[in-house]
Amino acid sequence: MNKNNRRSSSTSGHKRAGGAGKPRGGSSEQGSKRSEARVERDQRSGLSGARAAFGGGHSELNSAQTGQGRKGAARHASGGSGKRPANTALAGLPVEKNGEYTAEIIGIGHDGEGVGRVDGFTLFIPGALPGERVRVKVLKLKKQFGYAKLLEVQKASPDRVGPPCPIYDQCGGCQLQHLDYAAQLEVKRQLVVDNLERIGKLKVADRTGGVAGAADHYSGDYRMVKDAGQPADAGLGIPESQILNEDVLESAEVGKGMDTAGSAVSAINEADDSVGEGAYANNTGDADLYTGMAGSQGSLRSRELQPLQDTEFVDAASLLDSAGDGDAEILTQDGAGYEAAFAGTEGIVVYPTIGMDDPWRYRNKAQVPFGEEQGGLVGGFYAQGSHRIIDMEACLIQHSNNDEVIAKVKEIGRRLGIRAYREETHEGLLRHVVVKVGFRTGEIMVVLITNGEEIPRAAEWIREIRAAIPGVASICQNVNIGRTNVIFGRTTRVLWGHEVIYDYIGDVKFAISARSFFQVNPVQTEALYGKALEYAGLTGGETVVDAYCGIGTISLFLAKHAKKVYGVEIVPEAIEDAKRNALLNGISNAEFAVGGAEDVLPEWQRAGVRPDVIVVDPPRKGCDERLLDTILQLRPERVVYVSCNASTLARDLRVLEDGGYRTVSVQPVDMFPHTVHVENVALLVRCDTDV
Ligand SMILES: C[S@@+](CC[C@H](N)C(=O)[O-])C[C@H]1O[C@@H](n2cnc3c(N)ncnc32)[C@H](O)[C@@H]1O
Repeated sequence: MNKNNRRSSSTSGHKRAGGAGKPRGGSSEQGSKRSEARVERDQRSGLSGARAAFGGGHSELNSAQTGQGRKGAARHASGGSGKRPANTALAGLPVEKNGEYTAEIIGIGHDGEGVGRVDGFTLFIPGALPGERVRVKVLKLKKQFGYAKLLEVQKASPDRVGPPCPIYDQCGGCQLQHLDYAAQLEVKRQLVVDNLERIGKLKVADRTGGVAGAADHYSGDYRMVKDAGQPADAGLGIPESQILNEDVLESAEVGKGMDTAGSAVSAINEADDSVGEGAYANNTGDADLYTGMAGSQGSLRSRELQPLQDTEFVDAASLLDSAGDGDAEILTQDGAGYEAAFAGTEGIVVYPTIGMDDPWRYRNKAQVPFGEEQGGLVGGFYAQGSHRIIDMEACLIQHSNNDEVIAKVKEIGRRLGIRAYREETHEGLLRHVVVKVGFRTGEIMVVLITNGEEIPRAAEWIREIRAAIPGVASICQNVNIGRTNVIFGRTTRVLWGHEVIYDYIGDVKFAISARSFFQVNPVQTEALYGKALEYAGLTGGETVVDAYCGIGTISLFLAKHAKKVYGVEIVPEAIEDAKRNALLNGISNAEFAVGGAEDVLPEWQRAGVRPDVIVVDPPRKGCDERLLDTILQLRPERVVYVSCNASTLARDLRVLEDGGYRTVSVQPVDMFPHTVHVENVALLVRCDTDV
């Protein structure tokens, strides 16, 4: 055992210094539970391998500079007998439960937690960042890894920042606010590179022409790390294929259709999903609307990746050595010089993540659970590990209109004596308030989700909401009388105003009803679809298939540049929206069908449809095998793969590559700043075509 790490009976308090080095308080244990749930799922599925993590070193910023860690450092210096604790719960481990240790953080895990090492033993530590040295308390141990709570940052990462959100620790909706935004973008790109290399066994372009991954970090070191010399399944002790598998499980368990993880807050809580309980934030795409409807799609699939056998690991030490070697000049965030840097090299070009100029206030939809605290109406987010609702004034990733509307609705409800729904007794009225805002149009929709048809003093409530919120164009009621965590019930009615509000993506106009899905970050959606359009390479004469089309957003975006677009989607309501939106935009060359893409594409094939381009945008579990087979039979010139899950993307790219396609490039897009999620667009071309 490292002499610096010996058990301490004292528990040091959390320290804060200007945000840097701030342990994420209450989120630590919760984060541990999330990671643990993932790992346990994986163990159930009997996989082995090593968990992917991002990591590497950072330039030194010692505890004296940050003003932190003196207490910890002192203990650190005096500690260490080299003796293994007598009561180690799991024999042979260098750490024990409730013991305090100093850990070096070598990577970031898939929930944004720090991946640390103590005497070679892996600990997952929410709130810790790569390159940091931290004092931790072990909360839970497994044979090959454990979970620990961050007590103190002794050496802070230069990328550590103070999270601006006052409720960051408790909410869980965001996971990366304590990491500088530029570094978040690096982390997300590296996530993609790691998945392509490790899961897809794909070669990522490396401007040195060396081993994939040897020099593709650009200004930081957020890459996957394994210990040199350790066998593949001894590395971090967590199966690599778990990355894939957990998502499949997640999708199945949550039963969501539009499952880009996140916004079905209640459903996610129920499923102990890893995405977090940030009610306002509910941080990624919007699963809620079709929750349950496409649940059947979430069934587990046995197609899993083989555990990796390669031994070309990147050693953490070599990463530290290679940091600051000039790569940053070439691989800049805006991609300047990128093409040139990669010219003549083999492999997939993974571009720098497209980030936001202002990565705050980007969400166009809030859905907030309501409750009562000492008789008064509260609305905010669920306290960790419970369904107790904590009142919240503001969420920094929400459009500020949404915060204001929620505050006003809350205040009016309090004044009128509206009672909140109580889960335990199934009594009370107001369950959730959902607010949607059109970024371009400024139109606002308020949806009151109630446990019952009748709203007492409804006319007064409507009048006051209208008076308080000038932009309101629609006030709706959705009735949900179920004992369920699903947010919406079946019946929606308009209390005042219009049935829909409108907004745009590019120059395509969309009608947004209380229950229709619409991307929550319209600014980045435009960037994402713009890239999909570019990758589709349309000249006006092409036939395009948009599989997993939702409400037809991508189909309609592409239709103006193609001869004909066919969209297929499993949720009938979404297809109704797609047709309505086609009419709204005068688009007559788009045709939509309800069904599983894996069933409908073969029908179209039999009917003689021969697409030049196939776009897929599947849920987190990726494409159905049968769909991939059909794509390989149809042999379109290009496949554009839009993905919210880099691990299933990598898996499916492998299948397509084996079937005669070449992945040219992948563009990560940051749709959900401050969360661990990243969206990608990949371009594949048929090997016998020239691109
Ligand atoms: C990530 S969303 C993409 C939606 C759309 N492209 C957009 O950007 O708004 C995935 C969509 O696939 C749908 N879906 C899930 N399984 C499907 C299947 N087997 N066949 C067709 N659509 C499916 C979901 O209901 C959801 O609308």
